[in-house]
Amino acid sequence: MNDQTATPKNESGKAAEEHKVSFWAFIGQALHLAFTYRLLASLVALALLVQIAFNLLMPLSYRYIFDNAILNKDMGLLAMLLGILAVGFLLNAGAGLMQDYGTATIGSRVSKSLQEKMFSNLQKQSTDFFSKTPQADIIACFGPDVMAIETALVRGLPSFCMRLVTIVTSLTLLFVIEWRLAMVALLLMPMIAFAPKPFGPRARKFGRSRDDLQSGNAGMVQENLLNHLTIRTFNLSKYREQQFGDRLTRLQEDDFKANFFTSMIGRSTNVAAGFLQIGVLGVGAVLAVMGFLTTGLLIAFIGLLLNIGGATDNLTQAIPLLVQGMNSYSRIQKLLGAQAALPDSPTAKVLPAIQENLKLQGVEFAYQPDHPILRGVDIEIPAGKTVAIVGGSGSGKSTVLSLLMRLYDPNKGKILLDNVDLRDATEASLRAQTSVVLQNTALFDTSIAENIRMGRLDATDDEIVAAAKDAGIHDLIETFPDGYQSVVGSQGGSLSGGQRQRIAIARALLRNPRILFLDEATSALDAHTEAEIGATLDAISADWTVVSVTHRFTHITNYDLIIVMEKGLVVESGTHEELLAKDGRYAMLWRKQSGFTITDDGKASISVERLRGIPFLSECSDEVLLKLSKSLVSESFAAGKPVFEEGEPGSKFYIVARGKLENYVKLEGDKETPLGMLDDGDYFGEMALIRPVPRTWSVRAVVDSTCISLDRQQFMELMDADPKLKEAVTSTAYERAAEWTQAIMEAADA
Ligand SMILES: Nc1ncnc2c1ncn2[C@@H]1O[C@H](COP(=O)(O)OP(=O)(O)OP(=O)(O)O)[C@@H](O)[C@H]1O
Repeated sequence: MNDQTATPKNESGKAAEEHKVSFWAFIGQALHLAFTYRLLASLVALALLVQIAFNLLMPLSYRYIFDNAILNKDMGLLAMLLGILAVGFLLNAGAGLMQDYGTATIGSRVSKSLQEKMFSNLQKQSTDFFSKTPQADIIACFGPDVMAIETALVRGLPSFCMRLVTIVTSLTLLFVIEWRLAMVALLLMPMIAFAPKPFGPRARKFGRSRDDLQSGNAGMVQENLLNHLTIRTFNLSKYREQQFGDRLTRLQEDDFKANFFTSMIGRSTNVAAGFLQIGVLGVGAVLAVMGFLTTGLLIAFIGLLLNIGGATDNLTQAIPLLVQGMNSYSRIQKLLGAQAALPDSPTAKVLPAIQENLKLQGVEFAYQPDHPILRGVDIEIPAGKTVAIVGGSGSGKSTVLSLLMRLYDPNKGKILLDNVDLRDATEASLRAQTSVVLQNTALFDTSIAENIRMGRLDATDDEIVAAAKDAGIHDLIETFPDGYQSVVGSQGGSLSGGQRQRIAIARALLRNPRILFLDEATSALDAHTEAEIGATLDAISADWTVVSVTHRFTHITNYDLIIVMEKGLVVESGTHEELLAKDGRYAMLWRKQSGFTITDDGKASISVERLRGIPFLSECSDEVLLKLSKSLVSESFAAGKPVFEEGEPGSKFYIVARGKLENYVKLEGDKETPLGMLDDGDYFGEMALIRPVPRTWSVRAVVDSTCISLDRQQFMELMDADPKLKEAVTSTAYERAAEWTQAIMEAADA
């Protein structure tokens, strides 16, 4: 099971929904966030009021300074007015300090609280959420988005509120001191409101698109880091650079437009404010000349008007910060609004430790409507027994395991632990008695000791060492310079696959689970390591209930029960011997996997008897098959490496000795369309044995794989020795070519 890809179809992990927030709704939300810290927010509000009052006091004082103090040469009045201004100034400075302190504290607290909430909600999400939400988007929420909201709260919101109130109060005062001039100002005022109108929506549109592109680019960088080996070995550097370059070009365009239109909001408002001031000044000067206004009144009026101009200017600087905060808030809300996967029901009870069994009862399940995956499955896993689930690729084995681990709930039927429906149990009580080892375990970028401790957080150092010993990794850890404190690197990259898997097993063991789930836990490892780890698991899990999903049968021959699945149904079950005796699907798969030998250095060979199991070789004499087996060559393919690619001239036939490979074709340009999986015992490419036609599909290793190959040249010689062989291989090759063509056509239709 790949824990990145599962997608629940039921209530678990509803995909996060887009939360679009309008500008004014965001202002409301931002005020709400700020007033979570009531005292601090009230202090900031008070500080803003003091500053607004001072800003009004200044221009109003001009009237009295000019008309009363200066014109009447009244030094006493002048001193008093200047004194009041000085006190006001000090209060204003103190209020500014208080505002800075308050907003900085609120900003940092809101940022911390948002990150805590997002992180906590992330822990509850389903695999569906993680497979559908780009990682870079999630990471951006914790970085630039939180920063943008903090900036909006610390700088944008206070400035916006203060300037807005300043504009309204200044306007009111304009009416009080000279209504005729105020009417002129009011008539011109709509210009300020309408001037930025054409630019706002565009600034938002391109801003959002720029942010999306930016987080997409971050995702691509992240992907490059993870896949740097594939990029280098496949010589994809130029291709990736070009892809990134294209994205940057789009980003550059949208970035330019976002910045330009955002600036235009401010610029157009300023230009309109300038017109307003010139208009009012002109009319005011005429009124003053005509004797309708005193000079002091006109100066006070212009002071207030400049106040409005300055406030408008500041407002236009605050708006982009708020717009940015608003976009970020939408993304953060999307993350916060994502529904937790399968929350405990209010009546959920604590599961006691398993005594009897774990059961699937009439289980039906689909990831997507109309695509049933499990179609009525009944399985009983007795407590303390070892149970393997096997079957063809895509038969639903990992899905069964996911349901047993309650990563999803069934659409129909029940999963019961000692007859308690998992839906009626608390998640914690299920997790407490289960442990899991997956095919590719990602480790945390911390010490080996901490990685093992994740199995049980209160484990002592001695218990960690004991678990490592049981997992057969202790001696190796001791050879590292920092021993258990050695840091494993991102995703455990400084360790081999086998070492990582052993650490994952130590982690699982530390939990001392009653139930151990294994999902292809060892199949990505080389044969030698797989055998060793398999033996370790057998030895240590004797008292546990073990459920192992595997496609390799050699390690499950001693299991208490083997369940065989096909197309979402259980088709057979029993012990290894019982199933072989039945000579059904299991026996067929067993024969397919048998007859291969893999040496410690990874070289594969195949027995003559096994070669005879390949239909077109079934009629060959022992002598021909012996010759054939000697002509075969062992070839290894690292995970991700191609065996051959569509269009290449075919020259070899392959038998998979060990591993997993995928077939695909490229349809509609470069889009890869999967055709199927190949694993131990499967064979492919027989057309290449009879003629050098180009390959019609590609094959690539999914995990490190070993194949046995046969070259056409050598096969020709054998065919000369046995004419029946040529006939058999030709008819098989054409039959299978027809099957593949059909598969490709179906894939194209799909
Ligand atoms: N998250 C998902 N969303 C949609 N379909 C899925 C998802 N996970 C698995 N499937 C589909 O469900 C089917 C069963 O998958 P599952 O992984 O259970 O099979 P499997 O028997 O374990 O196969 P394999 O041996 O290849 O791992 C497959 O067709 C697969 O494509």
